[in-house]
Amino acid sequence: MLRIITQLTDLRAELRRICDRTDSGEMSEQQATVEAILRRVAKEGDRALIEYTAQFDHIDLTPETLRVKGDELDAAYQQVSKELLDAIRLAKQQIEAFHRQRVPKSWVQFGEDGIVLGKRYTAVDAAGLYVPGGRAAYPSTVLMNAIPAQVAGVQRIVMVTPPGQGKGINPAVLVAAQEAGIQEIYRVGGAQAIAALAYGTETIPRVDVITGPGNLYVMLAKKQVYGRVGIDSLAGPSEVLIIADEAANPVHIAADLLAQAEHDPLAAAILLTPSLPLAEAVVTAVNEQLAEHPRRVLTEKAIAHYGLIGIVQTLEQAVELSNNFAPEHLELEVEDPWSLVEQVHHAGAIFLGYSTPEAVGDYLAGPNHTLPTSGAARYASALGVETFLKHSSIIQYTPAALRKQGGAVMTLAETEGLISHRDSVRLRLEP
Ligand SMILES: NC(=O)c1ccc[n+]([C@@H]2O[C@H](COP(=O)([O-])OP(=O)(O)OC[C@H]3O[C@@H](n4cnc5c(N)ncnc54)[C@H](O)[C@@H]3O)[C@@H](O)[C@H]2O)c1
Ligand SMILES: N[C@H](CO)Cc1c[nH]c[nH+]1
Ligand SMILES: [Zn+2]
Repeated sequence: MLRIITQLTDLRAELRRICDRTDSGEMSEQQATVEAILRRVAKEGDRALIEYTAQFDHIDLTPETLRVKGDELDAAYQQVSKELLDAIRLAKQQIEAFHRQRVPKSWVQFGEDGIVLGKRYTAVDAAGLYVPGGRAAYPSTVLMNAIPAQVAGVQRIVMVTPPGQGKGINPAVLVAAQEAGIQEIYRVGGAQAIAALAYGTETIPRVDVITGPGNLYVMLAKKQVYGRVGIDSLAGPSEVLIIADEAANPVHIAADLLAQAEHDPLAAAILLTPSLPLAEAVVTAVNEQLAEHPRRVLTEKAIAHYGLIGIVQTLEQAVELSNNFAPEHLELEVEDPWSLVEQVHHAGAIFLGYSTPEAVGDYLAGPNHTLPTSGAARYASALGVETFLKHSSIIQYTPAALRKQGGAVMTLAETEGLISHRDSVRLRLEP
């Protein structure tokens, strides 16, 4: 049941508990499971992958069946409707157009005395894309991962996704992969897939960066392998925080709350509003929509544990609470959303106005749907082309420039007691 909280202190405490839900002592068991999975895959490679897939996904694999073969990829096209293929192609086109805008470009600048400074951007050699597939199939996530990697110019792009319980990988996922130019696909999910990408196995060569969202196990695994590989962000169980005024439509708000809750029992769905009548109408609408929901049990769990409606004094107070939460998705369901945007400091994506359901961002508006969760939006951003790029600084000094600035370098080097640093300048300045 969706609770209404009217006391500000209670509301702050509940928001903190929900924000920290994947990072609290309660998750120490899952943390230990993930550590053990990572250790075993690093040591035993394919054998561990196969055993974990049997244990968690109930599918028997062999080293030969880990990789999806060409005939399975071809067959996938026969299993999707034209309508779905058209939707995938529209999404691809719009996501690509968005991600091609403002791609970081290498640059140099020429300063005094002939000094040249700049940045040279290069792509990682190999990227591993995680596409979730436990409770739902995510062709949209294939596009959201693969397109920025392609735009960045990554040479080797690998996709991993759970094997699908009984029915195989969803054909829409395989079609989306081919539409995005991905051919190297392995049927393995969860923490074991992240381990394979980070450490490499006999069948799956390691990568340099791992991207993509996933459940708690995937998120904890990405956190633990960070350093050995790069990651995009901690994009875990989904969340939405909606700020709504009294004119917002309670039926639409209920649907948007449930649209996050249906992803995972750990998903968060929060409404902040100054209007008690709206809050009560949303509770009624949530109950009505839940009664018809095919994933009712899972969705109810999320709503009961990580759902709430907070009654606030003003919309500005709602924004302040939202900034503390740093939600993955923030919806501004208010008359004049642009008047609030300036005050928003932390959110993965911001959806403005009554006719912008978060689902348009999930599928095809263009911006990436892989977004930081559990407060990570305080310091992290959406997956993007830059996730697959790094830059090298460019520095060139002329003899004249070294003569002019060398003294200061030597002074700093001596202060640090680093005599060879000093001499590397001094020896160049000697006649
Ligand atoms: N933040 C984002 O950008 C974003 C985007 C899309 C989806 N998501 C999230 O992705 C997640 C998708 O989750 P999912 O479960 O459907 O698919 P998933 O692929 O993330 O996880 C499924 C895998 O989890 C592993 N697993 C399941 N139970 C386990 C256990 N008890 N012990 C060890 N491993 C276990 C299994 O190996 C399974 O293959 C949801 O939380 C959703 O909210 C987030
Ligand atoms: N809402 C998810 C991000 O938290 C993305 C998604 C994909 N498909 C449906 N939804
Ligand atoms: Zn969604």
